[in-house]
Amino acid sequence: MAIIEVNGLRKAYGGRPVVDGVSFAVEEGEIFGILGPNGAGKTTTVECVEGLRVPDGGTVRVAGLDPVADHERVTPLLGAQLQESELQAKLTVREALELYSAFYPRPADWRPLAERLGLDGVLTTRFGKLSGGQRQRLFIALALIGDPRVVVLDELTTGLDPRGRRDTWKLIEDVRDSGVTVLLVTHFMEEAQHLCDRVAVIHAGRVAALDTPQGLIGRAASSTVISLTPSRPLDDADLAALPAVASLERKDGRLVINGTDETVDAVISLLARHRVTAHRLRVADATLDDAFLDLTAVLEEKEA
Ligand SMILES: Nc1ncnc2c1ncn2[C@@H]1O[C@H](COP(=O)(O)OP(=O)(O)OP(=O)(O)O)[C@@H](O)[C@H]1O
Repeated sequence: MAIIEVNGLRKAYGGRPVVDGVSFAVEEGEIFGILGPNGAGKTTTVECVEGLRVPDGGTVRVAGLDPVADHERVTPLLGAQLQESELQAKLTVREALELYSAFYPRPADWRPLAERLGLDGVLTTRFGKLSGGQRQRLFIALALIGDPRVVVLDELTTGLDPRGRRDTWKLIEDVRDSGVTVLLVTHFMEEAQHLCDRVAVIHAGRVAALDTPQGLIGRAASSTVISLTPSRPLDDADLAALPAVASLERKDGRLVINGTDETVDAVISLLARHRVTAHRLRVADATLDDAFLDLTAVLEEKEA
C-alpha cells in the first residue's frame, strides 16, 4: 500500500517553476530515496509532502490525507528532521527530547528512544556541545518522538565522517525495520545504493528516473567496469570493435573499459584469440554514482 502519493506536483517561486509535475508513490515500510543535483527541487518536493509548502498544482497524500488541508491529522503521522538552526545551542539533549515530546498527543517514551540512538550518555549535554554524529542522532530521535508512520530525512549525513555516516545508516535501517517508512533526500550515491529500496532521480523539477538502485545501474550505458593490464598491447582496431563500450581509457599500460556484460564476454574472447594474458583483471559492477552521472549527462545533453 502506498503511504505517500505525489501526483503531478507543481511549485513555482516568483513565477519560476522549480517542481514541474513530480509524481511518485512510496510503499509502506520502504526506504525511498530522492536524488538529484543541487537546485533540482528535492527539498521543495519533500516540504510539500510535509505540508510546509502549499503546492501550486497536483496532489500530495500521506496515508490518504492532504498534508496542508489535514495538517493536524498528518502531523502525528509524519516525523521530520529538524534543521540545525531550529534548536537552541543551550538546550540540553534531555530538554530537547522533553520539549518535543510535549508537541505530540501520543509521544513515544523518549528514554528507550534515547538509549536506542546512543544518546543516554549525553542527556545533560547542551546541543551546542554535541558532535556532528550526536546531533544527527538527536535529530533522528526528535523525528521519531511522535511515534510516526513516516519519517522524512533531508541530507541527514552531510558533514559526518565515514564512520558517523555508516553508524547513521545502521540507525536508519533500524528505523525501517521497526516499521517506519523513510523518505530520504540525499546527495550521496553510496548512501542511496546502500539504504534505499527505490529512488526517484529528480532533475530540473521532474522525475527523470524511478527504479531500484540496481535497476538504475543496469539501465546505465556502462553497467560494468573492466580493468586489466594486457601482457602485450592490444590493437586499437580490435578495441574499437568491442560491443557496448561506453568509454575506454589507457593509463600506464592499464586498460579501463566501461561497458556491459556483453563487453566483458568480448574482451575475454579478444584476449584468448590473441593469446594475451590479462594481469590484475578486475570486473566490477558500476556504482549508482556512475549511473547517476550517466543519466544527468544524457539529460543535460538533451537540454543543450
Ligand atoms: N523560498 C524560496 N524562494 C525562492 N526560491 C526558492 C525558495 N526555495 C527554494 N528556491 C529555489 O528553488 C530551486 C529548488 O530548490 P530546492 O531546495 O527544492 O532544491 P534541492 O534539489 O533540494 O537543492 P539542494 O540539493 O541544493 O538542496 C532552487 O533554485 C532554489 O534556489
